[in-house]
Amino acid sequence: MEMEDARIAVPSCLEGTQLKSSDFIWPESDRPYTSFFPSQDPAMAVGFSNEIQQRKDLEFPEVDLSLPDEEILSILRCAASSWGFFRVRNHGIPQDLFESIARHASDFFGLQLSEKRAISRVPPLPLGYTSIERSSDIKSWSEALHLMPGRDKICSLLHQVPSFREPHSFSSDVDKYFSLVGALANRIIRLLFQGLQVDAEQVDAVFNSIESSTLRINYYPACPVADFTYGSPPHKDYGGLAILHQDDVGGLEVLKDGCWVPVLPVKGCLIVNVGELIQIVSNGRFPSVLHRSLVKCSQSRLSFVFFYFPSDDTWIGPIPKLITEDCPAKYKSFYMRDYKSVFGKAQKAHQSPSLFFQELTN
Ligand SMILES: O=C(O)CCC(=O)C(=O)O
Ligand SMILES: [Fe+2]
Repeated sequence: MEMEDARIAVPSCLEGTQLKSSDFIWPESDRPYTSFFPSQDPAMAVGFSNEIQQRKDLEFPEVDLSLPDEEILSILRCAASSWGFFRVRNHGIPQDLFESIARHASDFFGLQLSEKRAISRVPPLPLGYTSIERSSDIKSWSEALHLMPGRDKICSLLHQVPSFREPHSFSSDVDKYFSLVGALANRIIRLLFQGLQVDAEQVDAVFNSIESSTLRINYYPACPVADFTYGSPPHKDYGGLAILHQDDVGGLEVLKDGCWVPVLPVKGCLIVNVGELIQIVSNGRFPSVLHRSLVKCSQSRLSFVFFYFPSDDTWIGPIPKLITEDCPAKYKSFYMRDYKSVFGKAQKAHQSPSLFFQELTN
């Protein structure tokens, strides 16, 4: 009886929308436990079987950032080239800052839908709220709050939500977080390229400011159809580097050698993920890798992701030193603003944006 009630009840996150839980059910062939990848994009699945496999025995790479740089370089290079994902420990960002951001974010997502809608995101600006209704064709069981650097900008956004309690404190936390996580991202990107013997100036020419970067706070409510849907379906991140903080619930998985490997939460650690731009700048040496997040039927989950984006007028392409006879240029060069316009198209076609910039050599 209890079970039936749970199925019939409308989850509170859908109240005020036209949606029912069953709207989130993916076709059988594309569900988390029956598919390799939603079928729209065979190009992304090249080289992998269509059979779902999950392995928990592969050891997810970890980098201790308190080690001397010379030791970090080879661990980082190996993790980024073979996994595209790694965990970092001793990154220097205080635990109470994560906790405070998570507490404010939970307060925000706990508000009525009508209140959160007061700050609905209007693309392309990465600022504001996207509700669980956002995706028209493919449904993801998630809500998000998108934020940009700048305390005042964040604070005036949050002020438009009348019952949100602490806009000032939340915006100063987020502002502080942007500067700490931005400095961390810069350090990791420099180390990654130092491991390929590339000078810092060449890296800084591309990744020199976090002003265009974003923070996306993802909230995944408990889901009555958890095995049939995604919090975030398989995708690659299109920025430079993504740095993710997750709570202790778990759900993130990364594709490694044709297997979905759970990225288990480890308190105090952050997860770093190579985005498509680093794949291009490194001329393919550091690949951007498919990942997805699953949801749970009895627990909600919160994660926040910093996405490093260069400014629109940044010229991007493979670093000349990484173009060799053995490894000719794999991508064309472009301005960041052109990349952004391509990304929208790529996303619609469920393709990898780097595909659009592939060098056609013959
Ligand atoms: O929340 C997660 O586990 C992953 C989120 C993610 O991949 C993204 O926001 O791009
Ligand atoms: Fe992602």
